[in-house]
Amino acid sequence: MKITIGSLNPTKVEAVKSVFRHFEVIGKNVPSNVSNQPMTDHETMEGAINRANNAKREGNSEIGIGLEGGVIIENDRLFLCNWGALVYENETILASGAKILLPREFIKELQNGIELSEIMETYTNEKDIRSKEGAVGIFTNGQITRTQIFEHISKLLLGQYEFQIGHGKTKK
Ligand SMILES: O=P(O)(O)OP(=O)(O)OP(=O)(O)OC[C@H]1O[C@@H](n2cnc3c(O)ncnc32)[C@H](O)[C@@H]1O
Ligand SMILES: [Mg+2]
Repeated sequence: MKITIGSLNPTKVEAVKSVFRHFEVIGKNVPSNVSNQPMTDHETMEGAINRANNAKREGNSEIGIGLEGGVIIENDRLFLCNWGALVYENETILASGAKILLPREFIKELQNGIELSEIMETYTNEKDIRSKEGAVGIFTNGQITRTQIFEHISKLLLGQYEFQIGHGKTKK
């Protein structure tokens, strides 16, 4: 069975490939139909759902997966958040990832429209953190990487999918 994951970011593609081992997994850049930098939990979740639907359709596959990163500002606290969506037939499965605090001095820059990926490059003086360990990898001293967050979300999606198929929620 073919799965299209709505991104070419290697952290996302590798995570889905390692969890959905028995599927044919293809990455494809598709629109998230939300801002490039989602600023709420809800917007991040919507981005994941949109990517999953766009990936399923554009990839002409049975299953579409969307993984989306974003931030949440709660008073003067800034959190990193991640969401995943898996769509098949007319069903949508959802899962979110672990959250951590980010430095509160990032809030102003994000509110001025600078993306987290850019902020992280300036902060670390390293290129393309988003495709490597990610902000989570930097701020957890490498204990948890961006790929691992997406693997965890992918397992939550796969497990729910298996549960639904196994319990005959669909005709398969
Ligand atoms: O190619 P796509 O799939 O869009 O991959 P992306 O790295 O841009 O990832 P998202 O669009 O899902 O994330 C939204 C924004 O937040 C940034 N971001 C999210 N998590 C991050 C992380 O762990 N490290 C660095 N940037 C991150 C990301 O680079 C974008 O600017
Ligand atoms: Mg992006």
